Amino acid sequence: MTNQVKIFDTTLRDGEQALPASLSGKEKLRIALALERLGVDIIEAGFPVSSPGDFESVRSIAREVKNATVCGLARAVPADIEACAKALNVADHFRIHTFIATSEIHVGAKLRKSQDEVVDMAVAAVELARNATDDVEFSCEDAGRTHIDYLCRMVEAAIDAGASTVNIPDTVGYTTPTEFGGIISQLFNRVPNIDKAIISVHCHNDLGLAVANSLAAIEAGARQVECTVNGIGERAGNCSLEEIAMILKTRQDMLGLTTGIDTTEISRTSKLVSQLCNMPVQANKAIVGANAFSHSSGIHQDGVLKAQNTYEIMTPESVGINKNNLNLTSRSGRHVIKHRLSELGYKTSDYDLEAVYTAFLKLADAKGTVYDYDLEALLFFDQQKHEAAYYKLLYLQANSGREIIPSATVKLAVGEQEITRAATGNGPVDAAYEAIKDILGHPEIDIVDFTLDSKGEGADALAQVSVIAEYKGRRFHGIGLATDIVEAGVNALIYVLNNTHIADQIDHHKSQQEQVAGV
Ligand SMILES: CC(=O)SCCNC(=O)CCNC(=O)[C@H](O)C(C)(C)COP(=O)(O)OP(=O)(O)OC[C@H]1O[C@@H](n2cnc3c(N)ncnc32)[C@H](O)[C@@H]1OP(=O)(O)O
Ligand SMILES: CC(C)C(=O)C(=O)O
Repeated sequence: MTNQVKIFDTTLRDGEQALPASLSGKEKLRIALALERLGVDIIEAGFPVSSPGDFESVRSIAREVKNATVCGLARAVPADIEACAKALNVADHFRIHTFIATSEIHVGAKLRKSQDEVVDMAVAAVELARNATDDVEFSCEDAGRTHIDYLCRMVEAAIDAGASTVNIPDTVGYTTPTEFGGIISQLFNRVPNIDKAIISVHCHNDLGLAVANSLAAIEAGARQVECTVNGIGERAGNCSLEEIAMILKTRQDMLGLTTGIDTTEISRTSKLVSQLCNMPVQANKAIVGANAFSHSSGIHQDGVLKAQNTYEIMTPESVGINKNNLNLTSRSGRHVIKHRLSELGYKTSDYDLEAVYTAFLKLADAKGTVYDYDLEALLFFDQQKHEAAYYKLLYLQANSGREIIPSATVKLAVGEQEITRAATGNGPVDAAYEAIKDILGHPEIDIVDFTLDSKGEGADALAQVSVIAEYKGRRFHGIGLATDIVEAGVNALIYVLNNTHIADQIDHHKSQQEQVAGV
């Protein structure tokens, strides 16, 4: 038996069935070309009989893709198979994939046929498809819930009729890995002509077992796996391509199997599919989630800094990500702070690690993730022993209501000065921001995001405002907490202003040092 597992991608067929809006022909072609670059063996491009649009996109993919076999899906009826052949015959090499359900519930309730009639339909469909191509795949839909005797009979008949690939789908994601692996083993033991076809699997994720079931089937002898990028597909989705490909690569030591996938293409293909399909990838998704190569706790970060494989079983580069991500949070330790500061160009002699770490923990507890800029600001405070904020709120009065124009009066300490201004706005926060902009006299701060949240429960909850502002081409984040929403908003803006002030001082300090160094 070969040790090469064929990757059959059905992102454009089963994946597309689950999308909130269908993909255009151009978008499908872009994805098909990305799949070809990724190195998949077979691209299931669509279901040609289902609509003129799908027919055309299968045809254009068949025309453009050269290094993968292009495939179309067809029910076990002549019209579907003929449409498939017509859409695909522009390709150098194409596959017709025909299917019919075999489980008792599908045969009886859905198809309303006898088991014998369904075998006859399958055989006729495979034979008709063989008139158009040698490469015919047959699927026993809902094989996972099909009686094993009938499944063996159907597989044998399909191979005899000329199917070169027989696919065993767990259509509703019902089986468990031991059970599904057992079904594949039984087919190998009981179907006499089984070695004349490649056994394929197509697992759905209703119980979160699509990848585990596919792996169990591969271990039992299946040599084609049907999967989709990011695991998208009907209901809870399909076996995820990136997961099964990385399992086979990462555990080649144990499994001894290979695929044709260029795994360094995984990340960008995943992003393309997510973006075009408007299907965001959850952060903790294996391989392609935003957190898949992020380390957030001190013990892990220290380990990874000492030897990356302490907590990484594959490298980010192997899936096309530049580098891992070490998030600075209140769970981080001193090693990662030292490391990040050294990446930012600071020597250990530039700062007092204990003082910076204490201030870091306080900030991380208050705001969650600490970004590079926050860290530099902490360092600057440490270097300068700079206690007092440059901007301070001294007085705030805001008026708003149903029949009045919202207005606010703000008094700020700006360094040594105290300045008061009043303004109107769309609401009381906007009025207070206008008054502050007037005090500053530099309207180059742009608020790009303003988020209001509540901290605590019920009427005692504190308002927390988070503001992102753009200043001199950089983004600054500020948070403000108060019992009053307007005051929380003003505090968040003042937080940003103090950071921009520190940034100006850091820039000034750096340029002075460069002048001294003669750069
Ligand atoms: C498990 C899977 O993911 S299978 C793929 C699912 N994908 C899709 O269904 C998307 C594409 N489908 C379509 O565009 C449409 O459903 C079409 C064009 C295929 C058929 O549309 P319609 O003719 O209007 O039929 P409709 O979809 O309502 O019902 C399906 C019919 O096909 C029959 N059928 C279902 N599967 C098969 C099969 N594999 N072989 C033969 N007949 C089948 C059903 O019994 C039903 O027949 P009936 O009309 O005699 O009761
Ligand atoms: C057509 C078959 C392969 C299918 O999509 C399924 O059974 O889920």
